[in-house]
Parts: sequence; structure tokens; C-alpha cells
Amino acid sequence: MPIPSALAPAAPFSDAERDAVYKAIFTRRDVRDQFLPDPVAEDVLHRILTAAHHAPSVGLSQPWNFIVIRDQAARDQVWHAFNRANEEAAQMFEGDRQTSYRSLKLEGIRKAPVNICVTCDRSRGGKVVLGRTHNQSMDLYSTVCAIQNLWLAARAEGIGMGWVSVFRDADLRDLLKIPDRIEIVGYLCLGHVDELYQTPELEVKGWSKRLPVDEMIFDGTWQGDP
Ligand SMILES: Cc1cc2c(cc1C)N(C[C@H](O)[C@H](O)[C@H](O)COP(=O)(O)O)c1[nH]c(=O)[nH]c(=O)c1N2
Repeated sequence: MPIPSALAPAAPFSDAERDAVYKAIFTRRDVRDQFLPDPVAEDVLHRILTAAHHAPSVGLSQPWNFIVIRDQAARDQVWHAFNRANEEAAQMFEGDRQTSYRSLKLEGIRKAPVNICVTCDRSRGGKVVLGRTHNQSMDLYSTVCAIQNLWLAARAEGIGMGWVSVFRDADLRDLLKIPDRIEIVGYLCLGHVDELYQTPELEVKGWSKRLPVDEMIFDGTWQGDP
């Protein structure tokens, strides 16, 4: 039985409020190259991290931590780890696809003044966590929810964000001194932007394209089924 005084009215948003939410969702972009050098103010960063921290989490376990990296030398080292992994990644594509891959910029580690490594503490909340009893990955999914909140809040603040995942886990772990029991979930680059692509950059550059939403609404057959 809910405690009546704990509830607040939940009317639909006004048109302007609703439009603002959709604007953040539809104009959010993965940013690699548009970062401005202007520093990100502490209070702005704190608001963005607070938005991330208000994400849903399994059993309200809040398994995330945010490692904020501003130091140029540290970002340089992370970039070298990216660069090594990116060369390995490039080799995995063949022919024209490899040429196309190599032409893409896939990170803003040195250009973005703030980098954030988002981690998941797999022991947060104890051995048995409500909602995680039959799927241990739920803590990781919760951390991804936090990253999406962060991304949308950043958009609303005029801060661009790029997610970089082209790393060997061990390299990042070593550089950032992250113990084995902590999972690295996302490495994010953040900075002010005054321009963003209107559609995903990978679409603009011909790498991939957004599929129609109606194709995603399950119609009873799985792609590839006979
Ligand atoms: C888990 C995960 C990991 C990555 C990404 C995203 C996510 C969700 N993306 C960004 C990705 O390419 C981008 O979101 C899509 O291309 C769609 O573009 P918009 O985000 O809509 O601009 C990404 N981009 C990039 O340039 N380098 C990368 O290593 C990654 N890694």
C-alpha cells in the first residue's frame, strides 16, 4: 500500500516541456570532433552527473561510479590505448570496408576537455540484490541507463558527448587503476559544442543508417527465420 503523502501529481507535461524532452532525445548525438576547448564548469558537470545518478537501477543498487579525467597527460595515455586498439579493429574489416573504417574519427579523447569513465561495482548492494537474482547482468544494464541519462542531460546543457569503446579493457584498467572486481562500462568524452550532426555521423559518412522504427516492432517472425 503506497504512503499517500509520498505521491505527487503526475500530469502529462505541457507541450513545451514534452517538446524539450523529445528535443533532447532526437538531437542528442555521439560527438567525436565538434568539441570546443572551453572548460566545462564544475556546477554544470555536477548537474549532468546528478542526472546520471537519478537513473533507474536494479534493486536501487546504484552500482555506478564516475571517474572524471581532465588531466591532459592522462587523456593522452588513454588516447594511445585507443589508437592501439583501433589499429587492431581496423584489421578486422576487409577491403573497402577497412578503408572506410580508417577514414572515420571514432573518439574525442584529447579534444574533449573532460573524459569520464563510468564503472559498475558488481558487489554494490551485497550478494543478493532485488531484481538481480536470476540475471546478474542487470547491474550493468542499470549503469548503461545512467550513461543515457548523462548523455541527454549533457545535450540539454549544450555539452556534447561521445562514447568510446575501442579499447582493450586491460589497458584502461591499468591506466585508471581500476580493480578487477569493478567493471568498465563506458568511456565518455565531454565538452561544449556549438554544432552537431543532424543525423548520426555514421549515417552521414555512409557507414550505416537508422532503420525504420516499424521494422523494429516485432511482427511474429525473426529476421533469418526460414
Ligand atoms: C555502447 C556504445 C559504444 C559506442 C558507441 C555507442 C554506444 C551506445 N558509439 C556511438 C555510436 O556510434 C552512435 O551512438 C551511433 O552511431 C548513433 O549515432 P548518434 O549517437 O545518434 O549520434 C561509438 N562511437 C564512436 O565513435 N566510437 C566508439 O567506440 C563508440 N562506441
